[in-house]
Amino acid sequence: MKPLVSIEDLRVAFNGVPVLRGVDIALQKGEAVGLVGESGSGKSVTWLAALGLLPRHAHVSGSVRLDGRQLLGAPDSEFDQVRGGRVGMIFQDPASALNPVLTIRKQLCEALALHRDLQGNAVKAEARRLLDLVGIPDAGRRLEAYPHEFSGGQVQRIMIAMALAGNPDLLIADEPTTALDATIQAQILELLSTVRRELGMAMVLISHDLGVVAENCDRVAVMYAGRIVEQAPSNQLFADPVHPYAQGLIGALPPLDGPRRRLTAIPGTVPDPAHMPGGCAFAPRCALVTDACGLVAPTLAPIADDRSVACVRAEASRRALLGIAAE
Ligand SMILES: Nc1ncnc2c1ncn2[C@@H]1O[C@H](COP(=O)(O)OP(=O)(O)OP(=O)(O)O)[C@@H](O)[C@H]1O
Repeated sequence: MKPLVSIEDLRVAFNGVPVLRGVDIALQKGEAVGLVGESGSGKSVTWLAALGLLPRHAHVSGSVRLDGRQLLGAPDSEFDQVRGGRVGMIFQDPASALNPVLTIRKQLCEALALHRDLQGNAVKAEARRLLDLVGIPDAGRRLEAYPHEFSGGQVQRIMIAMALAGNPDLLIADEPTTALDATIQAQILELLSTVRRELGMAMVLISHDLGVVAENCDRVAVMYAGRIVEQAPSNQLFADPVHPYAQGLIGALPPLDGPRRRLTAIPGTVPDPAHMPGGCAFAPRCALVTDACGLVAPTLAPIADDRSVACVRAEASRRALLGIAAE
């Protein structure tokens, strides 16, 4: 099946310092993919680069295809159609994404006017339907309110409505619940999952929290120091992670019924992009490091259907999964 989005060998450098070092990731229509990894691993930059949202001084190369069409290097007018249209976006800090001096109706109607062929009363009716869809009570009246008249959770719901205004095929949710407290987080994630299923949208959920991703995504991609190091269906990654970094993240998870923690339990820190070690970037923190790890940086290699790993141990894992004895 042709993927909805296909990113290949995406590289980004700021002032000559590489922060994405060849990212490969693809999404099928309707699929939810989680992108996890420690702060600074390049999760946000991947999608900002894909959508042409990085500052001009960023050096970007590789390939980003939406339905087969190359986006990298496309004119701004094409990105304007894609962003807020075929691709909706939600960010961590929703309050800063809304204009404080405009009513919600005005902002929703602007988004609708840009991306939908609706006229007159149909625009307002659609704005109201969207507010209803995201669970804002008394939507008709609340359309006339300003952002500060809503709670943090409601503002995030409004941001979801804005992201849905263009009838997107893909929703990119970058840490959409980090700024919210735990109960509200759960409600927003549930809302995202419900609308995604109802509308048949694909979703990228960027998160520090593996638990959140496991519950809400079909597939998980684990990022480390500007590369995807393992990607697999969520249940397989959780049951049997192969990359030592993924093993560390999953080992650090609290029990299912315990409180959520952020990912801090792997000793050491993500290397500074300006001083990347030769060979595998995770080697200095890896409990299973071998001499071979310092020689070449492993690339993402398939180990099973829909599973791939960037580690010198990948071939041994592939054989183990296939039940082939080691040579
Ligand atoms: N505009 C920029 N100019 C220079 N460096 C940047 C810029 N934006 C991001 N970076 C750097 O790129 C790297 C990846 O950042 P990115 O925001 O993608 O990480 P992340 O995995 O999303 O982290 P977090 O979970 O903290 O959001 C970091 O080293 C960051 O400092």
